[in-house]
Amino acid sequence: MTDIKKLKYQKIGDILIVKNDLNESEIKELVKRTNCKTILKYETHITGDLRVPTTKILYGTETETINKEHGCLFSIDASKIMWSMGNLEERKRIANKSNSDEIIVDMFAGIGYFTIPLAKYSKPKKIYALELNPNSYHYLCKNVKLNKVEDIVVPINLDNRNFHFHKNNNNNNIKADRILMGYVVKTNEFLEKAFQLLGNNGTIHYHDTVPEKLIESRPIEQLKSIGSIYGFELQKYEIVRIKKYSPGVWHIVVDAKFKKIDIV
Ligand SMILES: C[S@@+](CC[C@H](N)C(=O)[O-])C[C@H]1O[C@@H](n2cnc3c(N)ncnc32)[C@H](O)[C@@H]1O
Repeated sequence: MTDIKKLKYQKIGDILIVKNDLNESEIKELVKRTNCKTILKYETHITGDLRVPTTKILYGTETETINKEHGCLFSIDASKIMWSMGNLEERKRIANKSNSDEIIVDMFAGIGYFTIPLAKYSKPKKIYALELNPNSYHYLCKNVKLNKVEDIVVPINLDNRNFHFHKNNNNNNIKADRILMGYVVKTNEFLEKAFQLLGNNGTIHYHDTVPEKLIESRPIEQLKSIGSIYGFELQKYEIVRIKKYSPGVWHIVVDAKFKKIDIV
C-alpha cells in the first residue's frame, strides 16, 4: 500500500496542492484520507509580477475553495492564485498590529491575505487594499464581504504606483499611518511610492528576500536612504524572519517606524 505519510501536499480548503505527479493508487489514498475534492499539481514555481502559479488538475474538477485560517475565510481559485503556507505566522502577527484610528494601505493585497485578518482583529478606520491582478481582486472583493469588513476595507484594482489619496473634508491630504508591502524580490522598487503615501509617525511593513549575511544591513539601508529623500527619519525597527526563500536567502519583514523631519 502507498505510504501516504511520504506524500507531501498542502491543503487549501478542500483542495490539495502537490509538487509531483501521482499514480492512481496514490490519488485514491490521498482522496480517501483527506476527503479533498480536487488535487492540483503546481507545474512551476510561482512566477511573474502577478505571482500566478501554473497548475495541472490530477483529480476532480473544481478549483475554487474557501480556506479557513485564524478565524478568517479566504475564497480562492487555487489554480490561478497562490496561497503561501509559509506566511501563516505573519498573517497572524499582522492581525493585531493596528488600532481603530489608523488609515492603512496594503500595497500588494492579493486576495486579502493581510488585509482581512487586520480588518477583522484590529478594526482600523480604513484599509485601502490595492491589487493589480483582476483575478485576485475578484476574490479580494469576495473575501471582504465573506468576512463582513466592507465598512473598513476599500478594495482597488490598480497598479499601486498609480494610487493617490483624495483630500479629506477639511481639504487636507490624507496620509497613511501604516503601509503593508507584502511583496518580494524587488520590493525596493516600490519604496518611493510608499513614502509618498506615508504620514508622520507612520510604519512600513517592508518585506524582502535577502541573503542571510545582508539581513541586518541591506533592507535597513534601503529604508533609510529612500526615506530620507522624502524627509523621513527611521525611528525604530524590528526584523522578523518569515521563511527560507531559497538556499541562503530569507524572506523577512521589517517593521519600520518613521518620523517626518521636514514637515511643511
Ligand atoms: C505575493 S502576493 C502577496 C500577497 C500577500 N501580501 C502575502 O505576502 O501573502 C503579491 C500580490 O501583489 C500583486 N501586485 C504585484 N505588483 C503589483 C502592483 N504594482 N500593484 C498592485 N498589486 C501588485 C500581485 O498581483 C499579487 O497578488
